[in-house]
Amino acid sequence: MSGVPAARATPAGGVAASWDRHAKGSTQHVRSIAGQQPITAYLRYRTTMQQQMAFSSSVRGTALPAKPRASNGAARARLAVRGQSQQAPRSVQTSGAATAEAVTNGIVTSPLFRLSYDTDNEHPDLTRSWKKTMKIAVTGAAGQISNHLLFMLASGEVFGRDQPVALQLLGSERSREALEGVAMELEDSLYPLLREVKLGIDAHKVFEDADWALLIGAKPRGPGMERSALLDINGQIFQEQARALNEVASRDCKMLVVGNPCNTNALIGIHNAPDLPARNWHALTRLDENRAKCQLAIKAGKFYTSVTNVAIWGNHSTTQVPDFLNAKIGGVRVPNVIRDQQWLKEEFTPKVANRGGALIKKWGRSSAASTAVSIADHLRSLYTPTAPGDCFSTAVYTAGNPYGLDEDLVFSMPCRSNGDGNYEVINDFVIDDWLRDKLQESEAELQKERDCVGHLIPGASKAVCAITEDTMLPGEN
Ligand SMILES: NC(=O)c1ccc[n+]([C@@H]2O[C@H](COP(=O)([O-])OP(=O)(O)OC[C@H]3O[C@@H](n4cnc5c(N)ncnc54)[C@H](O)[C@@H]3O)[C@@H](O)[C@H]2O)c1
Repeated sequence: MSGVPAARATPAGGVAASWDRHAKGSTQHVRSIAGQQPITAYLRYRTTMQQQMAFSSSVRGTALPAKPRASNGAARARLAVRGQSQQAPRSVQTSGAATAEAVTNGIVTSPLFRLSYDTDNEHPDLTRSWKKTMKIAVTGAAGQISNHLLFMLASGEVFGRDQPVALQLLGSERSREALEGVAMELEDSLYPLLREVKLGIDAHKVFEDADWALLIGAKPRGPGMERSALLDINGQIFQEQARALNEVASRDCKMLVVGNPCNTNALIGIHNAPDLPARNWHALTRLDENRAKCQLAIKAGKFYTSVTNVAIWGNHSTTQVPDFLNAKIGGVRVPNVIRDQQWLKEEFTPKVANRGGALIKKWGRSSAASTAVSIADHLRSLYTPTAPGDCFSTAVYTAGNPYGLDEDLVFSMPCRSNGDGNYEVINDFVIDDWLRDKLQESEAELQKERDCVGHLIPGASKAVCAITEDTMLPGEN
């Protein structure tokens, strides 16, 4: 008996129930297929749709029927189905629904474990209010940021305690083993809201029907690598992933690009996913917003909760513009609270923009936990009505923007949401001469980045890369 002692998630209106996966003497088996080297692995909480909607506070585990192991020949045959005839895993289950489904999908699946939920003794109270399962694809899932983020997503603290989630994790060839390790940790965390975990290295499989794609995976810049080379290498990753999303994701899939250079990667994504709404693409600048709030709070001697309406404008690079002009502390405009203009212009602004680099110097690696927190903040901001007079920052497509910016960029701007997952750009932020100059600097940088990746944008003219200066990206090492 190793039942889950207490529910991690208590849906609104539900009961704080004790969870037991071992009712009526049946035993929950955790089936671990040791030594396996799957090409694509699925870790799957197997429930019917009905069960998903009515997951019980008294979940019972049922023993899985014994399943014969495949011979290597059979495994190779299935690998051939998906065009990969070599490197068969040493053991793959051959019978039962999962195998049938795997063959149907052309994927070799090798479940690390499966749960069967017996619904006979259900307590519908707990799950009656649960929403339809949200499918969240995450790339770079074995990386530092994901190592924090995935657990926040699974716990319900991001999308709510009534929002079951399926995690569809994309790794790179190199991180395949590590990805399985991540899945094992997710298994061991026993999150009731986590309904399914799917692992793979093929974006076309992993992104299937995704409602959200959190695109974190990217190559870090190696020693001596030019910024333009990074734009090209990572741009190719995002071109490929955008094409895959365009083909297989939900038609209203929303994308958040974290992998750097995130603004231009998102622009590449927009142009390579013509069937998905361009406005659904975001690039993460929420970490920069949080950093700006922190600095303003410290300077004013107030707690950060009194700092509102802080926008980050532009690129997620050192040309970013943390906006102190429109920001407020205790409802009062920052320049009327912090009267030191020199500090605001010459210290605050570069301090925020260089925070990532400063952190790397201290910590020896780039920000991961605070980035994951900011991704969670970003997502929550889209599902919570924005308070009047407040905003959140996200880099979005500039088509039709109210500030006269180049209309084919991904540029961070102040936004608000009514809580339905969408946003609108706030159109009445005050822009003075100083701020206008700064916005233009960041705009010019993004235009140059776009020129560098012309070869990755359908219909664009040939790439001409004129980036000479190095605006180190916060968080980049
Ligand atoms: N926008 C922001 O605010 C912000 C902040 C911090 C970091 N970042 C960026 O986020 C990215 C990830 O950071 P991290 O610290 O998690 O890095 P990491 O190196 O720890 O993890 C990246 C993971 O991505 C994987 N990967 C590489 N190419 C992939 C591909 N094509 N498909 C799927 N996975 C792939 C790698 O194997 C690795 O596991 C970096 O580009 C970093 O610069 C952005």
